[in-house]
Amino acid sequence: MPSHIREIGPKIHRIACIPGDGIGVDITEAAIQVLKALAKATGTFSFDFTTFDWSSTNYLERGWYMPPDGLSQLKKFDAIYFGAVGWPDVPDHISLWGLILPIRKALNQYVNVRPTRILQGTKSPLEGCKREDLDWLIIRENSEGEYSGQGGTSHEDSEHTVATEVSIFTRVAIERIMHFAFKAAQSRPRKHLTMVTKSNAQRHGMVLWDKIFYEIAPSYPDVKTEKMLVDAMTVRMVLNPKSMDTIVATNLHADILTDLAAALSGSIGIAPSSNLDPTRKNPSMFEPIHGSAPDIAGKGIANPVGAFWSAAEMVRWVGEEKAADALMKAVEAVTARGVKTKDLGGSEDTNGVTEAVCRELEAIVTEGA
Ligand SMILES: NC(=O)c1ccc[n+]([C@@H]2O[C@H](COP(=O)([O-])OP(=O)(O)OC[C@H]3O[C@@H](n4cnc5c(N)ncnc54)[C@H](O)[C@@H]3O)[C@@H](O)[C@H]2O)c1
Ligand SMILES: O=C(O)C[C@@H](O)C(=O)O
Ligand SMILES: [K+]
Ligand SMILES: [Mn+2]
Repeated sequence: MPSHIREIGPKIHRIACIPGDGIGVDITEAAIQVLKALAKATGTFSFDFTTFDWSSTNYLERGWYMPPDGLSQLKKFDAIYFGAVGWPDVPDHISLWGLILPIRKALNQYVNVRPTRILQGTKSPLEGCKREDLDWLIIRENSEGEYSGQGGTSHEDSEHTVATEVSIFTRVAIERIMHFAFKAAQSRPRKHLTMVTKSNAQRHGMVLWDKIFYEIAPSYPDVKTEKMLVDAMTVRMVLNPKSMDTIVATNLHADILTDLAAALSGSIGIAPSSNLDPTRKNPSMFEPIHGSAPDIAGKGIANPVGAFWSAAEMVRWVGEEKAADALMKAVEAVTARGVKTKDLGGSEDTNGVTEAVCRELEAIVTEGA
């Protein structure tokens, strides 16, 4: 067959997988297993997975996390699935800046979308908090701010050591994250956007955030807006979760708020994230929000639900909406039956939950066909 003629058949989605470290490896394996089951059950598309062994263990041996052409290798894929990076043998700033942050930055993944809700059959640690009381979409600025990487250390190892960590906020990056957040809020039934900063104490960059938020708001007249200071936001998330819907915050604030949000929805083990390049010029990257969890790594007990939810978001991003819905339906059917890991109060292990989701998928897809 001439090379320019494509074979007719199910659509193939090319996925780069970077399991990384600790439970990143367990949950990526679980996600691949579930994605293969999803493709098999639907029969209308398939995945072509390529796994990259970029990790802290290999960094200690090789002296690099990614090879020099690592980023250009990733650009050839339709999407990237990421586990977690970081291990006690390597300083955390080396691992983060060696792998995950360069990918987010170089592939222009300037939005990090982090939904939170209480899944069926699970509960919030907040007394009296019903499932419908906590349903948030947190939009994290993913390219700059407190994660600009600028700064330095002088007079190291002396009593006069000086270190700077410079936050950078640009109009371009603030405008694009605000437009994304307003559109996200607009797409949800409540159409409510809360913008979080600390513009009382931080009087330049955060003030620019506030200013641009109010400049852009009139373009989305159907979205109700409000502004919160990040310290007060933590109180409101705990005491009045029902009062919020879509939330937009800077890189660091949203990083912290999303761990809190995950805990309030039941466990950090269920929370997904999508690192998006909304222009679609580069592949986007999908990963649970949690890290490598050295305390439970190697035990086979990590909760794979955040990994499955992230995988569902990836499936949606590559255009398979129905399959994404089926995957989430399967995950919630399994949690609803009480098939859960210990962090959610259950007694299953990673493998038990994964197999239950695979079995459920077949039933759901056959039913829906
Ligand atoms: N995007 C990433 O790759 C990413 C994200 C967060 C942390 N990290 C790195 O991971 C390492 C460990 O960080 P940490 O301990 O601060 O955060 P962590 O998210 O790895 O773990 C925090 C706590 O949550 C628990 N936990 C996390 N995921 C779980 C799951 N799926 N199921 C059950 N329990 C789970 C852990 O056991 C631990 O007690 C560090 O090196 C850090 O830099 C990487
Ligand atoms: O700070 C980060 O972005 C790393 C990690 O905590 C995350 O949430 O992905
Ligand atoms: K992760
Ligand atoms: Mn985090």
